[in-house]
Amino acid sequence: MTIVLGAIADDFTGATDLANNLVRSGMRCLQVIGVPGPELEVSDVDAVVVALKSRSCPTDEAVVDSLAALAWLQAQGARQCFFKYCSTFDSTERGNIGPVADALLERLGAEQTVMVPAFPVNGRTVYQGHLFVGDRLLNDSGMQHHPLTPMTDADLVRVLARQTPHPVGLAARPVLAQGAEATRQHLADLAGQGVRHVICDTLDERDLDVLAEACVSLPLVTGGSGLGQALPAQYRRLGWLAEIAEPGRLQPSSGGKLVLSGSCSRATLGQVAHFLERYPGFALDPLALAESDAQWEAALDFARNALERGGPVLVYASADPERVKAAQARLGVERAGQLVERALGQLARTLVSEGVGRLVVAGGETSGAVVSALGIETLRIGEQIDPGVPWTQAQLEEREVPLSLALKSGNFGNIDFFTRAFEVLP
Ligand SMILES: Nc1ncnc2c1ncn2[C@@H]1O[C@H](COP(=O)(O)OP(=O)(O)O)[C@@H](O)[C@H]1O
Ligand SMILES: O=C(O)[C@@H](O)C(=O)COP(=O)(O)O
Repeated sequence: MTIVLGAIADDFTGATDLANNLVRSGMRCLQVIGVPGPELEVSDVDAVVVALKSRSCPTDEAVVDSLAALAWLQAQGARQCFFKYCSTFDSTERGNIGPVADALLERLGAEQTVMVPAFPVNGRTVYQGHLFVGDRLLNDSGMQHHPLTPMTDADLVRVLARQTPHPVGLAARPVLAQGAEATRQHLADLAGQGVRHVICDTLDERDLDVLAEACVSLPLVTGGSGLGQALPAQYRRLGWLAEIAEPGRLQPSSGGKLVLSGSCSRATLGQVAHFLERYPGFALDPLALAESDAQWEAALDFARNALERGGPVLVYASADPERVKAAQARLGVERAGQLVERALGQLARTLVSEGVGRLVVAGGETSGAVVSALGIETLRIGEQIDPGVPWTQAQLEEREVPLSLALKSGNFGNIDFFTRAFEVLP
C-alpha cells in the first residue's frame, strides 16, 4: 500500500499540529522525526509527516533536509506533498519558506504551488495577502518579538518576494468566494503568467474547503495545518482514501508529570503564569546557564523533589521580550537559544529515564531539542488537548509503556493548557 499524503514540516510542533488535523479529518497518520530509513513500515497509515528542524537553520541545510524528506516520501508513493510551515509564516529575510518551496517544486517538476498559512480556529486568517492573528496584523501580534524569527511585515506577498527570485501572486477572497472552479482557473491564469507561488486568502473553514478542492491535484501544497484539515475530504471524494472509524487512539498513560517550556510567545507566557499560581516551577536564565552547570543542577533537584511529591512541575526559560533581548545582547541570539534548548533537552532525558511518563513541551525549537535529546523516532497521534496540540506517544527503549508527549506550539493553547493537558490524558 502507498501513502496518500507525504508532509514535510519545518519544526516538530508544526508537524504534530498538521498530523493532529489529518487524524481529526479521518487519516491514519504517523509523525516521524527526521528522515527515516527505508526500513520504516508505513503500510498501516494514509499520511506521514516528516518533522524537520529546518525553520531557523541555515537555508542550504533546510533545502538539503527537505529534499531528502521528499525523496523518502516519494519512495512511499505519496500522491501529494505538503510543505508545512508556521501559521504565522515564521521565517527570515533569507527564508526558509521560499527557498524550500522552490527546491521542492523543482524536484517535483511542478510549476506552481499555493501558500495557505491560515488556521482560522486558532485565529490565523489572511485577507488581501495580509496575515492576521486574531484581530491584529502579524507585525502587531507579538510575533514581532519572536527570539529567532521576528515577523515585522504582515504582507505575505511582500515577505515571500524577499525569499524567492520567482514571481509571487495572490488568490484573494473575492475569487475564493466564487468557488473551487473559479479559484482553480485563477491559479491556472497566474501559472500562465509565470507565477510560481500564490499566497491564498482564507477567512474561515469554507475558504479552506474551496482551496483544498482547487489544489487537490497539485503535486505540492504548502501552508499551515488548516489546509490539512480540509484535504482529507477531497481525497475521499477522489476515492484515494477510505472512511476510517478511529484513526487516532493511544494507550493509557503513566509516570511523572513534567512541563518544559522554552517558548517566549505571548500565549506561553500566560500559561506559565497560570501554572505557577497552582504548581511549582523553576526559572532558567540563559546568562546563568552560560556561566556554569550550577543552575541546571539546581533545576534538576527542584524537579526531582516536586515529582516525588506527585507533580506536575514546570521548568521554564520563557521570559518577556525585554529579558530575552537582554540575554541575546550578551550571548547572541543563537547561543542564548542553544543554551536553553540544551538545558531543557538534558533535563528531559534525565527525568524521563527516572520515571517521567507524561511530558508537555512548549515551543517549536524547544520541542525539537527535547525530542532529539530523547532519541524519539516516531510519534503516534492521539486526543487533541486544544486546537493544534494533541497528546502523542513514543516508544522508548527504557520504558515498558510509551511516553506520552504533548508538543505545544508557542502561541497555541488556552491559558490553562499546562494543567488541563494532564486532566484530559487517559
Ligand atoms: N530567556 C530566554 N532568552 C533568550 N532566548 C530564549 C529564552 N528562553 C527561550 N529562548 C529561546 O527562544 C526560542 C523560542 O523558540 P521556540 O521554542 O520555537 O518557541 P515558540 O514556539 O514560542 O516559537 C528557543 O530557541 C529558546 O531556546
Ligand atoms: O502552524 C502553526 O502555528 C504551528 O503548527 C507552528 O508551526 C508553530 O510553531 P512554534 O510556535 O515555533 O511552535
